[in-house]
Amino acid sequence: GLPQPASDDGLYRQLGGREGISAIVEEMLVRLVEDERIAHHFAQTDIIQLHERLVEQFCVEAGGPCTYRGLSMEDAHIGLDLTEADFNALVEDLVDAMEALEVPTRAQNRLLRRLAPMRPQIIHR
Ligand code: HEM
Repeated sequence: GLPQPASDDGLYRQLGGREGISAIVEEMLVRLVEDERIAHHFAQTDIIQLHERLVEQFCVEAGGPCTYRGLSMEDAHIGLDLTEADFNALVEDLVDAMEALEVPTRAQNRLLRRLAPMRPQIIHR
């Protein structure tokens, strides 16, 4: 499909564009697969493909010129029975990743604010 239009690509630029987002997702996944609280959920997951999907998704959420090719958040997490604690652990790994890459706090908060509303679509599924 065509890239979804970027109404406001300010956040996309603050995150360093596609390259910056790719680095953020990679740093997050490195932490995630080592995170004893939640690593077990990803034991069967193709991490390379998950990286691709997350980059597309964060890019779209940040207003970048990307297309998300993955499942809906409901369908992606169905049967995993994720809890609020699981969700918070992933967010913590994402924040640690952004801190490590020195993403400005304002940009971190803007991205988190875009992801937070997905929580009810992800937990207890
Ligand atoms: C804001 C929070 C989250 C976002 C934005 C998110 C996003 C995504 C995306 C984009 C995918 C790929 C869907 C596809 O393959 O089409 C995915 C898959 C997955 N997510 Fe999440 N997710 C979140 C929270 C979580 C949490 C808290 C866990 C577990 C601790 C989790 C576990 C998984 C697993 C295991 C898969 C891969 C399933 C498979 O192997 O195909 N997610 N998620």
